[in-house]
Amino acid sequence: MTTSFDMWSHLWSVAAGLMFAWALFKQYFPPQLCMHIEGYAHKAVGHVYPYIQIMFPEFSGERLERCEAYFAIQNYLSASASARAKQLKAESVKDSQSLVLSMDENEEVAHEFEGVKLWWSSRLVVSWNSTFSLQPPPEGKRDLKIRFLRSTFSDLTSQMNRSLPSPPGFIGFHRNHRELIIGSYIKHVLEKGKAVAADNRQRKLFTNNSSSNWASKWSHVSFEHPATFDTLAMEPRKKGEIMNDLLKFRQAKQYYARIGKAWKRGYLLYGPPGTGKSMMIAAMANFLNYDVYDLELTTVKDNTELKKLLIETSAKSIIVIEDIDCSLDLTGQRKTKKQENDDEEEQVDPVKRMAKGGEESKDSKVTLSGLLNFIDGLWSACGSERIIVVTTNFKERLDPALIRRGRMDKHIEMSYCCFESFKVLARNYLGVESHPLFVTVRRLLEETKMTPADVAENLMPKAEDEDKEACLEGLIEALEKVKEDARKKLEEEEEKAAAGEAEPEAAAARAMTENEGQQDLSEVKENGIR
Ligand SMILES: Nc1ncnc2c1ncn2[C@@H]1O[C@H](COP(=O)(O)OP(=O)(O)OP(=O)(O)O)[C@@H](O)[C@H]1O
Repeated sequence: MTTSFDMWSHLWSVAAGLMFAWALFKQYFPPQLCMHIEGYAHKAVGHVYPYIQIMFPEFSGERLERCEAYFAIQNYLSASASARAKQLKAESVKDSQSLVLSMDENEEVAHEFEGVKLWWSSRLVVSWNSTFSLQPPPEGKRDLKIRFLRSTFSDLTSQMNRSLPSPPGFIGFHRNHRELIIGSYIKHVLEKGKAVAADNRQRKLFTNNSSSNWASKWSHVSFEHPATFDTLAMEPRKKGEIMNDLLKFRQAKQYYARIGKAWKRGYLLYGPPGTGKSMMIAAMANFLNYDVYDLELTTVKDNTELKKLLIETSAKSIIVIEDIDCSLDLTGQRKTKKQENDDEEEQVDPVKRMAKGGEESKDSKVTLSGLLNFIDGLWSACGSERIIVVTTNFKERLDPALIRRGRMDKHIEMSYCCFESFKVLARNYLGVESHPLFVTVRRLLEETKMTPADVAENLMPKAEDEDKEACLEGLIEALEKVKEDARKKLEEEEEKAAAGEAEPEAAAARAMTENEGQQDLSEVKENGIR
C-alpha cells in the first residue's frame, strides 16, 4: 500500500514538473511546433502505459483500470488542441449537417449498465504522422480529424477488446465486470449508436419518373413532412394499436426469419377523402424514421418496370400507392398468363400494338397480377424491413386478392372526426385542452359527420383577432350547417323513395281498376246477350 502511495506521489510530481516546463516552453515557441511535440508525447504515453501496467500490477489491479495519472497527462496534452477540434467539429456539422457521434474532447461521461458503473473518456488525436511543418494543417488533415471524431464510439469499443487504454479514448470499469462489459455492454452501445445514427439521418421522399433515360427509376427530395402521431387526430386506442404494430414490426427481424417470411408488412388505409390517410403515412415515416417511396402506378410502363422499381427500393422504407382504385383498373379479374404474355409482347412489338389498338397507347400496362407479385411475390423478398401502404377511398372496389392478409396485413379505417380526434385538433390548432363549448361540439360530432380535414379547417384562425372561442363557435356553426344539410338531404331521399314506392302502387291500382272495368263490361255484355 505504501509502495503504491509512493509511486503515485512520484508520478504526480514528475507530471507536475513536466507540465510546468511545457507551459513555459509553449510561451516562447510557435504553436504548430508545440502541437507536433504534444502529439509525439501523447503517443509515447500511450505506448508506455501498457508496460507500466505489467511492471506494476497493482497499478491496474485493486484500483479501477482507469489510471488517474495517465488521464491527467493525456488531458493536459490534448487540451491545447481541443479548442481547434471543437471548431472543426462545429464546421463539419454546419457544412454537412451530418451526425458527429462523439463526446467532446477530454470529456468524461459516467454511465451505469446493469448496476455497473463505468466511465467513457474521449480525447482528441491529431494526425501526428504527417511530415513536420509549421504551416496550418491542410484541409485533408482536417477531414481526418473530423472522421476520427465521428468514429469515436466504434474505436472505443475496439480498444475495449484489447482492454488497453490507448487512443482515442477508453472506458474505465472495475475488472470484476470485464465479462459483462465485453459481453453485453459493447453490443448494447453499438446498437444504441446505430439507432441514434438512424434517428438523425435525413429521410428521403422518392418518386418514380416515367423517363427511362434516368440511371435510377427513382428521384428524390428530402422528406420534411411535419406530421407525427401526436398531431394525427384519431381515436387514442386505435392510434396506440398502430404504433405498437409498427414498433413490433421494426424489431421483428429475427421473428420474420424464424417463420420464413419476408420482413415486410402491408397496410391498407381506407376511408373518405380528408380523413388523414396521407398524414398517417407521413406520421408512420417520421415515427419509424423510414424513407418514403411514393409509387405512381400510372407512369409505370409494365410489370417488368414495376419489378425494377421494387428492386431499387432500400430497406427501412415505406412504399406508398395512394388512391389505388384510381391508379389503374385493378378491380377486374387477374389475367391469364397467356393474356399477360400477349400484353407484354404488344408493348415490345409496335406492329402488334398498332394492329390491335391502332394508336399507340400511353396507358400503363401494369396488371393486377403484376401488382400482386410486387407486393407479395418472390421479388418482394429481395429487400427487407419494408412497409407497403395502399390507400383508397373505396375499399369495396378493390380485388379481394389485393387486400387479403399477407398482402395487406392490417386494414385501418380512417373515419370521420370523433370527439377524441377533435380534442387532438383543438390542442394542436388552438392550444386548448378543454372549453365549455366542447360539450356542444361533442354532441354535434355524434349527430353528424365531418372529416378531420374540415374540422381542422374550421378551427384554424382566419384573422389576427380571431380567438379560440370564435374558432370554436365557427366550428359549431359549420357542424350545424352540415347537420341541417344532411337532414334536408335525408328528407328529399325519403320523399323520393316514398314517391318511388307510391308509383308502382298507383300503377297497380290503375291496372286493377282497368281490369275490374273490363270485367264489368264483359258481364254487362254477357247479361245483355242473355
Ligand atoms: N386525422 C387527421 N388528423 C389531423 N389532421 C388531419 C387529419 N385528417 C386530415 N387532416 C388534415 O387534412 C389535410 C388533408 O388530409 P389527408 O390528405 O391526409 O387526407 P386523405 O385521407 O389522404 O385524403 P385523400 O383521400 O383525398 O387523399 C391534412 O393535411 C391535415 O391538415
